[in-house]
Amino acid sequence: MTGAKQGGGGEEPVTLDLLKRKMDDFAKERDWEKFHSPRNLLLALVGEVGELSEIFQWKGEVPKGLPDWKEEEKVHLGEELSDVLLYLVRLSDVCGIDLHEAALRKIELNAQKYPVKKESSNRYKSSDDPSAAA
Ligand SMILES: Nc1ccn([C@H]2C[C@H](O)[C@@H](COP(=O)(O)OP(=O)(O)OP(=O)(O)O)O2)c(=O)n1
Repeated sequence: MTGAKQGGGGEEPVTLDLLKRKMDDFAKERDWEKFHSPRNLLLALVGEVGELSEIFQWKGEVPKGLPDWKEEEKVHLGEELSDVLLYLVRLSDVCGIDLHEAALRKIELNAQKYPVKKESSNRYKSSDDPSAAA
């Protein structure tokens, strides 16, 4: 999310803050701020998650890197992933949540909740849970 990649042909690195500002500009330029309420954005986000899910629907499990997918399918996947990300960034913004700070804090909390050391009290053990394998 941060670092080397550049956004939209400009010089600025792609960051959550850049996406936030671009979404804000997008809404302002169209006078769409009135539509970008928390509830509307949440519903739009869920809708885009549905569109993302449709891409994988009925395919069964697919290998990482999607080696057998056509280029156009990967482009479509990138578009739907982006819609989810953009609505998430916008929703966080209109809710006054600093997503950068919140996400880093959550990663820290996750690490505390699931220490690297083996835990016999892991509540989420299942055959799909890598922490159950150890
Ligand atoms: N009121 C709106 C409408 C759209 N968008 C932006 C955010 C998303 O990135 C994208 C969503 O556009 P569409 O609703 O047209 O959805 P798709 O691009 O998925 O098109 P379709 O549903 O036709 O596949 O546009 C937005 O910010 N606010």
